[in-house]
Parts: sequence; structure tokens; C-alpha cells
Amino acid sequence: MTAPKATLQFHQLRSGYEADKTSALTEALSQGQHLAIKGASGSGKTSLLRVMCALQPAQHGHIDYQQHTISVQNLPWWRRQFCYLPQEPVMGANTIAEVLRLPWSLQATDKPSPSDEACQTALASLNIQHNMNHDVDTLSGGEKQRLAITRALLLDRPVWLMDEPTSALDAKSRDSLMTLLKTLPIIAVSISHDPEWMRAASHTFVLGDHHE
Ligand SMILES: Nc1ncnc2c1ncn2[C@@H]1O[C@H](COP(=O)(O)OP(=O)(O)OP(=O)(O)O)[C@@H](O)[C@H]1O
Repeated sequence: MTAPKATLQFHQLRSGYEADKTSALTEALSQGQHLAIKGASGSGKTSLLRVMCALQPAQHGHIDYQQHTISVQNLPWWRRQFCYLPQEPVMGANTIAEVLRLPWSLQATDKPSPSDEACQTALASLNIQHNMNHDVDTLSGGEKQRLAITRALLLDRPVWLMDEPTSALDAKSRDSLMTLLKTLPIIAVSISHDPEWMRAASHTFVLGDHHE
């Protein structure tokens, strides 16, 4: 018998910071699927994503992953299932090599640290041309965003939770990221204001004014 595909389920999930007090997220996602969330500024998108990341408690509802309800007891396990890409990419180190290996230096993963070759392959897939010793302070906003995505790629986790991952990307980089995401064996949840990005997602959820 083959193992069931990983499933991520949201049941009537609310952060409590939704502008629309009736909004709640109910959705079931399997590997290869992508839920894109949109809504006006202040509608509560980031707060909902932070609930998914267990960075703040849900006001209502719960999350199941692989038939386990996320709770205080299994939080360490849940935290190792996802990559969180916040709105402002966190570099956390000085050079590209250090930034890419940050999760390993923080012992956030038990997997072996990626080789230089693996880092270079991942950098190339996000079209980052700089060498590994390059100072990240000199990178553009879009390059930092792509570097954070490169790190997520190396971390190789089954769930990606992304807060406006394309906000600093041009259309070409956005399209490459959409293509890349479709090739990965992951469940993706993202926040976006970009109609093209929303169209490419398998599932969408609108917070706030449903007539926008
Ligand atoms: N910890 C908090 N304490 C008080 N208010 C909060 C807190 N977190 C969020 N809010 C408020 O909840 C509302 C929703 O915020 P949130 O950041 O989730 O919105 P958003 O839809 O992601 O907005 P944007 O598109 O501008 O990033 C805002 O009015 C915000 O000020």
C-alpha cells in the first residue's frame, strides 16, 4: 500500500485580526497544491499566515497536517515541516554562503549541510549570479527575496508558507518562481496582491471585502 499524500487542512481558521469578522479559512491541500491568499491591506492576511506558522495563536479553528492536529505538544515537529518566508526576507548572516547555511548553523534541521555544489545549483535555479562570498548587504530587495527562496529550496521542507514572496520581483522572476514552485513536491500557501500569481495557484482565499 502506498503512503497517503501529505495533507494540510485548515478548519474554520481565524487569527482574530480579520477586518471581516465572518472570514474563516477552511481548506484541504495536498502535495503539489498552492493556496494563494489575497485581501486589502489590513484585512488580516499576515496574521493568518503567522497563525499557520504558530507564531501567534488562532482565535478560532485548527490546523491538521498528516492527520495530526497542530498543538503545543507537536509544535517542535510542525516547525520542522515548513519554511516560513516573511514579508521582509531575513538574511541573518553576512555572505551568501552563510545566509544559505543559516538553518544548519542554528541547528534548525538534522539534514546534512548543503555542499557548495548544491548551493550553487540552487542559486542558479533562482538566477542569482553572485559568488558564494558575496556580501548580502549589497544585494537588491529582489535578490534578497530570491536568496531567501534559495535557502528554502535547500532546506527541502514539505510545506512553504510565504508572505508576499514576489513583492520585490519583476514579472520574469515571478514567472520563474511560479514555474519552480510547480516542480516542487510541496504544499504552498502564499499571500499575494499579484493577479497573475493568484491565477497560477490551485486554490485561492480572499480576506476582507469579497467584492474587491
Ligand atoms: N499583535 C497585534 N496587535 C494589534 N493589532 C494587530 C496585531 N497584529 C495585527 N494587528 C492588526 O490587525 C490588522 C491586520 O493586520 P495584518 O498584518 O494581518 O494585515 P495584512 O492583510 O497582512 O496587511 P498588509 O497587506 O498591509 O500587509 C491590522 O489592522 C493590524 O494593525
